[in-house]
Amino acid sequence: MAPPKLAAGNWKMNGTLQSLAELDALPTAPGVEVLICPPALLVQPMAGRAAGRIMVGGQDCHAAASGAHTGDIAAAQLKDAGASHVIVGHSERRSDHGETDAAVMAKAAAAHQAGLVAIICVGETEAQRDSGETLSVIAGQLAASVPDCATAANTVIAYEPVWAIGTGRTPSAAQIAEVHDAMRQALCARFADGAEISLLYGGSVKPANAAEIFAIPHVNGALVGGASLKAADFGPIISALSAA
Ligand SMILES: O=C[C@H](O)COP(=O)(O)O
Repeated sequence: MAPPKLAAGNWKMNGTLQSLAELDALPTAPGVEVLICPPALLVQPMAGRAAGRIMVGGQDCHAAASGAHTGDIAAAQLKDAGASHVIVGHSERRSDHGETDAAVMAKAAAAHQAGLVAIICVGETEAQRDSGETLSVIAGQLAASVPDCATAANTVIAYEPVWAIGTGRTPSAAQIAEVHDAMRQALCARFADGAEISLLYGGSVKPANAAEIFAIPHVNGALVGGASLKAADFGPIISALSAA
């Protein structure tokens, strides 16, 4: 079975209750799962408003099921609020909060335990790309961030080059293809259903470049930041994925 096509929006620390109006204007398209990961406070109202048309996810979860972790959110609480997915290991979490591969793996396992799909993010810095380390960095992050309990049903991998996030710069199609091909090979070598795990590209995906990116082998969708905030931008990206 081919991996599902997923158009995932990450609102990051943007949006208020008023922003939920964007959902009403957001089209869906045949063969594409649409997911938005808003700030945690908006998960429950968004899930109510999306009414099953659009899936809703968290942007992070704690590795523990519950307990004394002030300010954190458990995967089961996201699930309780109506989330189906949670992003873990986004580069902004890794850099802003010092999250290690081991921490990301524990969070992904917690997400699975709670019945959420974990979107596990990997990606090289510009310095790592410039020094030719991209493939080894990605291989290392996959090995150390993806738990053994991962399956195609509970895991999505997002390749997000750190230098492409929010910069308007994207890797060439050949560079994206090289990484996605390597990720697919690594997942197939480790997991029985590795060929069916959705692989997303993220980093400055826009309506103007979406079709080219979705034509790349083993790109099964996108994790979209800035362009997911407005239906006028995210809608054409969803359509491009449907047409790919
Ligand atoms: O999670 C989304 C990514 O960090 C991409 O963000 P961006 O589309 O604003 O570059």
